Amino acid sequence: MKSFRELIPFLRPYRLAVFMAPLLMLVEVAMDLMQPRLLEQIVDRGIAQGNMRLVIQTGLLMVGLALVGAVGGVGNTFLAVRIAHRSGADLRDALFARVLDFSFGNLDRLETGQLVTRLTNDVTQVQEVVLILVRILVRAPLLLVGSLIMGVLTSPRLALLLLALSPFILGLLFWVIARAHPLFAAVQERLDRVNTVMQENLAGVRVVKAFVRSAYEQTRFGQANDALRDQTIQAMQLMALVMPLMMLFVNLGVVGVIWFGGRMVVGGQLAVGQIIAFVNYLLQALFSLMMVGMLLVRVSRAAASADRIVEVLHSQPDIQDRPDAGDLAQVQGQICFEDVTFSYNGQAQPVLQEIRFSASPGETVAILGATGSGKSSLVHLIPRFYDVKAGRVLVDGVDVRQVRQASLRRHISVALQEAVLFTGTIRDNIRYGCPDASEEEVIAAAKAAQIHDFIVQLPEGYDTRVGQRGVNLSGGQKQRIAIARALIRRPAILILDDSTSAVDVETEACIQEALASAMANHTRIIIAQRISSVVAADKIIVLDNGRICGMGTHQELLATNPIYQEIYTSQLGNGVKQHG
Ligand SMILES: Nc1ncnc2c1ncn2[C@@H]1O[C@H](COP(=O)(O)OP(=O)(O)OP(=O)(O)O)[C@@H](O)[C@H]1O
Repeated sequence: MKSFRELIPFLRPYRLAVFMAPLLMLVEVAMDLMQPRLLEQIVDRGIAQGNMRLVIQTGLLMVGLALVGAVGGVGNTFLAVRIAHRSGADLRDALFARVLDFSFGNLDRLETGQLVTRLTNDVTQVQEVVLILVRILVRAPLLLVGSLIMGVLTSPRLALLLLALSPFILGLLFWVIARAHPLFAAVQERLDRVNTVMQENLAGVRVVKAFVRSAYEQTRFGQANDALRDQTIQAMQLMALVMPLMMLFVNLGVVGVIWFGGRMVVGGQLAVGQIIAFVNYLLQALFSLMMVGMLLVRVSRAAASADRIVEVLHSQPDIQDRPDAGDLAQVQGQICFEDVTFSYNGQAQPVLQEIRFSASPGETVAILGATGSGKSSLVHLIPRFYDVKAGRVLVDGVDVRQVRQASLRRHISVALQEAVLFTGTIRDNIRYGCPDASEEEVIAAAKAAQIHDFIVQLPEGYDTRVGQRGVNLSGGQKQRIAIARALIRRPAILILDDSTSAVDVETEACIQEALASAMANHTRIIIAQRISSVVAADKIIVLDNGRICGMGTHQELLATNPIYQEIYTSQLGNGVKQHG
């Protein structure tokens, strides 16, 4: 329930509607409460005394009151819908913004499927409960208290019956609510699992097909789906008990009233119309109790969802700007690693140790090393995707932790190892790096990335639509568009993380040449697996198991560094001979 309190601020913008809705409901309830009394009049004073005028007049009054009540009810529902759906949309926005705020570290730990459930189904649960709350939270207690008072006024002795039934009904409600919360929390977890498996499969459906693993994946999905089904059935079976049991109490109440009331009528202590009115009040009171019951069950279900929403809203990004962080205005592109040690969250073993090097504007620094040696981890520290465990990373002499992330990243372009493109045109994808870039700038970036010629021979050129995640492009084409996207910002620091791995050696050389001239005064960091990609660099850093085991030019390393020599020898004949 604490989580609900945390979500109340989302209702604040709609406080006028939140204030008006109960007033409208008050109108509906007041009208509902008058009806049985009028019915009593029709029976006892109209029908019993043969006064047809009174019957018609009272009947018309009942219709009029019902119409007024309907206006109140419809008005309340209109407001309820607006409050629930608007605050729900705001909540989704807030969650989405929070997810975008997460650091790489947060994202490593979160499953996408879980996030999807929280942003969709969990928000819907809370939204629906707000909708019901605005209607029932006001209606049910008002109707309950109103009916009890009117019931007592109609016949105090029969009202004792109601009192006797109450403990059973309340006991049932509390029992259901206590059990419902954990059951529904488990339902949401099972739903997470279904979404995670589904999301993983949709993203990797080609791998599944290539390895003929459809049957295995079907089983995996089936298990998650069955678990969701069983858990939901268990929870819903509990809910299914509520209605019939409540109805049983209602019917017992009606039978009791007719039994005792009938005897009172026979004894002349009560009129027939009073029994009818009382049964009506009894039904209204018990139905409003049932509504409260259903509401509480829904609330306890939504509380499980609210907990999960609040958990996301409250997760703090691992990496945050310091309160005193300044903006990095002009950047030359000087990078300096001072004794940097780094490990991923929760892992004792450092991935990088005692990293010391610098890169200056105009320089190309290449990082070479076996797979898993820590190359990507190293470059991720420059835009502060992760924080160092010890040492410092400086850009233009300033510790990257002392400046606002956005201002730091504005000066750094990273073409990540996996070239992720978005749906849209090729132009949109290149411009993603710099939304106000002109057509000439788009073309210049594409030319430098050696992708312009390919784009212009497409029937729709730069307007060609890129399919989801770039399905209609080859790996090398995607990589080159991603490089153009990084280049178009003309960043002070350009980082290419193995971004030409799917590009042939010749094209790669052209890209490097274009970069050297277009980005002559900028700092370029290039991660590569192939020696051919690094020979021309001003400085090559050889990484081995998270440590720098050699640094220098190609010639220097070839002469002195055994690991570099080993890599060189193993790749000989792979288009590098001419450089050797
Ligand atoms: N997000 C992560 N969380 C935990 N460990 C990670 C993460 N990313 C990488 N690692 C680990 O850190 C080590 C270095 O990985 P990194 O990706 O930096 O290597 P790399 O040299 O770039 O490899 P490759 O050439 O294959 O891309 C690896 O042992 C890897 O398992």
